[in-house]
Formats: sequence, C-alpha cells, structure tokens
Amino acid sequence: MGLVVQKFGGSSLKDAENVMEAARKAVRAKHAGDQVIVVVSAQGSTTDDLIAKAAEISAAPDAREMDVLLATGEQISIALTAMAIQELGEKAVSLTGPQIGVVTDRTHRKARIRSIDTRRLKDALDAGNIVVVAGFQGHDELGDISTLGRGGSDTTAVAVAAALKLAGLEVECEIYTDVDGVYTTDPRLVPDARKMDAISYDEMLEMASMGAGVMHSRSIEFAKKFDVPLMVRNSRSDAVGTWIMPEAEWMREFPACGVALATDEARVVLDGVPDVPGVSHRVFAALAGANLAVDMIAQSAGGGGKATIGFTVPGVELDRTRRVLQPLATELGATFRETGKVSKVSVVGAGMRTVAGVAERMFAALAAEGVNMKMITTGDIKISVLIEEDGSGDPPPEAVPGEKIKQAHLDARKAVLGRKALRAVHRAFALADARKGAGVPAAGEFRHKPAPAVVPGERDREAAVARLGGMEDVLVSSVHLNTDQSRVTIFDLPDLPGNCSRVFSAVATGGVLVDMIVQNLTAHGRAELSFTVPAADLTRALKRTQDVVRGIDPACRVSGDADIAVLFVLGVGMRTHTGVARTMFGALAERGINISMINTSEVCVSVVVERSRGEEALACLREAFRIG
Ligand SMILES: Nc1ncnc2c1ncn2[C@@H]1O[C@H](COP(=O)(O)OP(=O)(O)O)[C@@H](O)[C@H]1O
Ligand SMILES: N[C@@H](CC(=O)OP(=O)(O)O)C(=O)O
Repeated sequence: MGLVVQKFGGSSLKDAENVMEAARKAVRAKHAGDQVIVVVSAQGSTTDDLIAKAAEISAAPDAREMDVLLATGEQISIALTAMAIQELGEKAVSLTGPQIGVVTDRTHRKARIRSIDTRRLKDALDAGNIVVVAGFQGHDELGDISTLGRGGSDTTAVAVAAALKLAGLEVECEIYTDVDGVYTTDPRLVPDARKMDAISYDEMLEMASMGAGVMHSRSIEFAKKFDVPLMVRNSRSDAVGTWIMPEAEWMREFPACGVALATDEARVVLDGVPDVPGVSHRVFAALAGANLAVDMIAQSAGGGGKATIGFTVPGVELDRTRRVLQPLATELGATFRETGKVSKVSVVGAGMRTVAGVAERMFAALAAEGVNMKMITTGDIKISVLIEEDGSGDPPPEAVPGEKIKQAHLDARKAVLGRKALRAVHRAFALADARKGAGVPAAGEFRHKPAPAVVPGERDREAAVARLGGMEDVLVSSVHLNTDQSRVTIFDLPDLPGNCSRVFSAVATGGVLVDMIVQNLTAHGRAELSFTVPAADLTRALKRTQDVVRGIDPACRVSGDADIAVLFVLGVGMRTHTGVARTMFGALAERGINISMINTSEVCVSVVVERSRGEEALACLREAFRIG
C-alpha cells in the first residue's frame, strides 16, 4: 500500500459539483488500495476576492492580519471536501495547516516551511481516513497563522509528500488543475500550446518561477530535493498528465521545452553607481534584508568609474523596493529609476547548455514582430527578455457567466506586447510540434520511478526527523570556475528592435556558442550589451560583432576582454532564497573582488570577475557555502 497526495487547486473546486468530482477521485484512489491525502486550495477566485475585501478597508493592510484572512479560503474548502467524501461513504477528516504541524518562519504572506510534524497525519491515515489538508497555510513559532505566498498549496502538497516519504512511506503526488498537464506555454494565451509528457525538475523550476502559473516554483524545489514523483493532471478527466522528473538524456536534445510570460513585474534601474567592489553587495544585501527576491539582474560596467545596475521585482513589491533603495541610491550618488508596466518572456530548455544559436533564434523572432527588448539576461537553461508594455492593453475580457477568473489570468490577457512576444517565441522553436528524437520514450513510458523510500529504523529516525527541520532551506550543491570564457561588450547600442538579433545572428553564423548575455538599458535610448564566448573564439566573435555594429551605428563601441573568469553557484531555489545572492556578493566584496556581470536563475547564479582573482573567488565561495 502506497500513499497518494492529491492536490486540487482553486480552479478545480469552483462549485459543489467540482468538489464532489475531487472527492470521487480521492475515493477511487482509496478503493485502489492506497492511503490518500487531499490538499485543497481556496475555491475559484476566493483568495483574490479576500484580497479585494481587505483593499476596501486598507490600502496597506497588515501582513499578519492578511494571513488570518486569506487562510479562511482554504478552511472552507477542507470542510466541504471532507463532507463530500463522507457523502460518498468514506471516512474523511479535515485538518488545517496548523493542525498538521506545518511550522513556518515569520514572514507573513510568503512564509517558508521550516518543518512538518507527520504524527497527526499518520494517525489519521492509519485510522482509515482520507485526510483533507488545507494548503497554503501553517503557523509560526508563536502559533500565528501564516501563508506561503500565492499558489502555495502546491508547496504544501509536495512538502507533505516529502515529509511522509522521509517517514518511510512510498509516496506519489498528483497536482490536479483545470488543464491536462504542463504545456509548452500557457494554453489560455497560446491556443496551439502542446501538453508535454514530461519535463525535468530544473526546467519546471525555471518555467514556474518565470511565470508558468500552473505550478508554484517552491513545490518543485521540494520534489527535486526529496525525489518525490510528481504529476500535473486534469481534475475533470482521467487523461495522463505531465511527469515532472529528473533530467533525462533525451531532454537535452531540445534547445527549448517551453516559454513563459510574467506580467506582474516592475523594472528598477540604478544609474551612476560607483563601480567599486562591494557596491552590488550593498544593493542586494539591502534587498535581501527586506526579503525582496529580484530577478533579471543586469549590471553594466559603464564608463568613468560608474556602473548601471538594473533588475526586476514583482510589481507588488515595487513600493517596498523603492523604500529600501531610494535612500541607498542617494547615499551612493546614484539615480533610482522605475518602470511599472513590463512583461517578461523567458524561453527554457535543458538543451540550451549545448545547442548554439538559441538566443539568436529568440531575438530574431521578436525582431520580426517589431518587439523591442529592454533588458536581457540568461541563465544556465533559460533566456529572459523584458518588454515594456505601451499601456494600450485590451479591455478585460468579458467574464463567462458563473466563471470566476483569477486576477493573474486577467492581467496576462492585458499584456498585449508580452503575449505577442510569447506567441512569436513559441513559433520560433516549433514548440507546437511533438518532440521527436532517437531517445524520446514512447507515450506512456515517461513514468518517474524514484529510489524506494527507506523505512527508517530507530537509528535512522532521528536523521530523518532532522532533515525535516529547515526543509525549505536553500540547497547550494556546487560552485564552479570557468576560465575558458572571454567577454564582448557593445556600448551605446541604439535601443531599437532587431539590433540584438543582428548581433547574435552574426556571431551564431560564425559557429560561436554564446553563454551569458546581459543587456541593460542605460540612459538616452542606448543599451550596453555584454556576452561571453569561449576564449578560443574571442577574436572571431569580436570581428563579427565589430562588422555588424559598424552597420548599425558607427558611434557604437565594441570591446573584448580575455581577462575574465566566470563563477557558477548551482543548486535549487537560488533566486527566490534572497540570502544566496547576499552571501555570494558579501563573500566576494569582503575580499575586494569586483563583479562585472551577474546572471540569476532558480538553479544557478553566475558572476564574472577578473581572471586573476578567479581561484580566490572560487575558494571564498566554497567556504561561504560550506562546500568541500
Ligand atoms: N505552461 C503551462 N502549462 C499549463 N498551464 C499553464 C501554463 N502556464 C500557465 N498556465 C495556466 O495555469 C492555469 C492553472 O493554474 P491555476 O489557475 O493557478 O490552477 P489551480 O487553481 O489548479 O492551482 C491554467 O489554466 C493555465 O492557464
Ligand atoms: N488560494 C491560494 C493558494 C493556492 O495555491 O491556490 P491555487 O492552487 O488555486 O493556485 C492562492 O490563490 O494563491
């Protein structure tokens, strides 16, 4: 007998019929011989509605009180779902997050799970119940209710599965939603998006953290860390969904597996920052101290000893970001700029590490649509571009009578340029076509079979329990140094659609594999674009860049730098755990090592430093992250 954790999202619990349907699935799994835990979210758009209610009372409601309010949505769902299961003749018991001992830190509205006490869950299961658990909530050490951030029920589901796996059960986790699985992009926005049979943990982590709302990125961290078999599937059918699993060889054959759109982003630029060691650290430490997760960090060396630092934050965090950074900008003699309405389009794929020309293909697709890129950053397996919306968004679509649409879906439909870009990139990588390749398994053979759960004996029990403490802590697995890269930088590139595409097309035709790319929009409509290439290809890349740039605008300058080293810190949850960047920049700043390029993603943070300091930087980062 195994344990199935079934999670039903708000879109699968909109009304009584939906709740009954979820209950039927749970009962069927129980009859098939498994123990069953059902994790539920608030019904339909309840959480949005509760947020709107609070906004009628206060423009800036207290975070602790918001958690007390928001947690009620899930509490309604557990009671109704337990009643529905009982109505079908099975034993069921509903339990809140605090009742099952989900202990979190004290960051209200985006708390992280510290530990889960599995005793109450196991007792209730052993008593023959289907246990219905409230997702998205827990309590802090004072007993105050906390919530895990939007979409957090996925995280509860996978965390509960992970905790019970450590307790010795054979677990599987099913995420039920209103689509058949994980698609190559949001099927509501791109009608020919294709359902994938399987996607790797890392690809899903990037997709989720870049805007694919079908999964909460932190839930994938748990699944990867604790090797929990995970499937996303449709609550209204029995169709096989999408397995989220360890990376397989065949996945690397494809440069891209999916594209994501994030529309709730804001861009912040600090101009005229002194280009000396320690400044990035001060900026990002201030942000991390306020628990603000930044994305798309682009730092340009600029000229005259001044640098520009640009990054994005979730739109709802813009006010807080301004409050944290404006005083620091003034102190540093820099200028703080912000743009509220931006969309971010990211292409993700495990094959990107080895396939040349991925950036070029993406940029060419955007150029052909006349879409201008305001910032570019790359990660190990993703490329993100930022697009400024011109504010001419579609009016909100007519709601289907009786259907409650979540705010996130409405916002995405209003991002006109973002959606156009999303479609163009989806087409450019032919993502609508089924994946064909020598190693691709036949349909139905994607199943992830994890290592069997180890049933803890008395001796191992303590170790297992210890692992549950800090279960959501960041996992930094390795640090690497690459001294085989060189950098090309273009200064004063006119900020017009097509220019980046021309540069990367010229470089790609030379057969050069471009690795990191950072483009920051500096003042006066001119951008600074830097990218790294294998050191052996520097001369060729420089020549091609100079030739193409001359044709764009003779005023652009191009420089090459062979004196660089790239450091990569790999793990999971690297971007959302704000402490990673702080530790990394702090360790380098302490030794006076200057950072000239930064890229962040969920699975990797990379920085460029002077080559002569490479070994020292490697040693200090290994020490900072305690990696032997
Ligand atoms: N890559 C993707 N694959 C599938 N669905 C996606 C993707 N990106 C975004 N979505 C959207 O996510 C929605 C499901 O998430 P959500 O509405 O939060 O469901 P739930 O309430 O079940 O958690 C889908 O209806 C779809 O519009
Ligand atoms: N109800 C919460 C938590 C959640 O996970 O919801 P859903 O599973 O419907 O995305 C929210 O709306 O954010």
